[in-house]
Amino acid sequence: MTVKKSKNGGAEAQIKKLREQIDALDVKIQALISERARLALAVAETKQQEGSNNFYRPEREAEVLRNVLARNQGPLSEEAMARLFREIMSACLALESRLRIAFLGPEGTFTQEAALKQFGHAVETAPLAAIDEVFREVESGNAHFGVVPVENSTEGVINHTLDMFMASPLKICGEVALRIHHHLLGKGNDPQGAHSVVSHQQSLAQCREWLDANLPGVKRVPVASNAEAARLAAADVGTLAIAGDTAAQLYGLHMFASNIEDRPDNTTRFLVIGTLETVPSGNDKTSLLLSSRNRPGALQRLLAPLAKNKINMTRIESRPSRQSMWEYVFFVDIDGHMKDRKVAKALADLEKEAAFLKRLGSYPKAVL
Ligand SMILES: C=C(O[C@@H]1C=C(C(=O)O)C=C[C@H]1O)C(=O)O
Repeated sequence: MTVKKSKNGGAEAQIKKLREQIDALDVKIQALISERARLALAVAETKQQEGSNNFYRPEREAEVLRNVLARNQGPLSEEAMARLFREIMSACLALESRLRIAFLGPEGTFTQEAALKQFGHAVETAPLAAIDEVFREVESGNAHFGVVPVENSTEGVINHTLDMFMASPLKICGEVALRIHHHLLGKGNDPQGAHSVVSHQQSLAQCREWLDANLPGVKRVPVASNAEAARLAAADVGTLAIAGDTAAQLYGLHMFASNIEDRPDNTTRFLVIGTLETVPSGNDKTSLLLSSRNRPGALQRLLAPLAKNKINMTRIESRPSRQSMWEYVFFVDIDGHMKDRKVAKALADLEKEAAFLKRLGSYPKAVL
């Protein structure tokens, strides 16, 4: 008894000592964060004196995060460390100017998660019901930036987002990559007793094999979003939803099975849209919208300037132009920033070959 007591006393004393060290560090960390915030305010003043009201600088934020990751020695993970610095920057930026970010809602969607991953929590978020509404909100100046999904590693492109760029004057200012985990959610006790499983059609497709194996008799019903699916499941015990953590928490649903996506590396790419022309960060990509003249070998000729200037093309998608029946436009992503000499030269050459070339934006590659 005496031994145990002294042992406990020893552990408690040890914890007390460690906590004193933590308290002392917190004092220093807090003072340093305040000092950092004062410097950010000084940067804001200089920006204002220059006549600029672009307080948000995605290329600088990407640089800060890359430095954080390069320095990280553990024990915190890269994600955890980046998240902490993301929130510090978010709070510093909010001192300069509080951003309003429109995103494809409702609350609880992966797009909201992507918006918060990019901007942190010190922003005002505006959930909108459709991708074109997000574009309009930013075009009208009601929101500083918008976040929309563009590509999923399992199911491919989100065509609606690409099509919006044909007519919109907005630029791509950044990209966000988000690992997507889907869960089977509901209010009841037994998922086998459910009559239907609802989710966004992309999510149903991403969990097809799991559903075939585990819920073969349950009807699959596509709905507008995963968050909408969660809302429906919260209202009816016979309805199951496939959605992510945020939606599960928001609607207080029971998790019957977690990470049911067929591919463990399931990632969705989101774009940050706005009026800002992002300057080079040192590790950028450029998105283009191109259309070819309608003649044999047109695509090959169209892309030749990229090869000639040794530009790496990372993606190409074709979409009907909607202007004439058999004409196509191409969405092309290349490595580099349009201000880089090599890229600028390739774009000048491309301009001569293409019937139409629109520079959708150069922006930092997703950091994490
Ligand atoms: C402080 C600045 O303004 C903002 C805040 C940043 C930060 O807290 O590090 C970085 C970029 C900007 O979005 C800056 O431009 O350096």
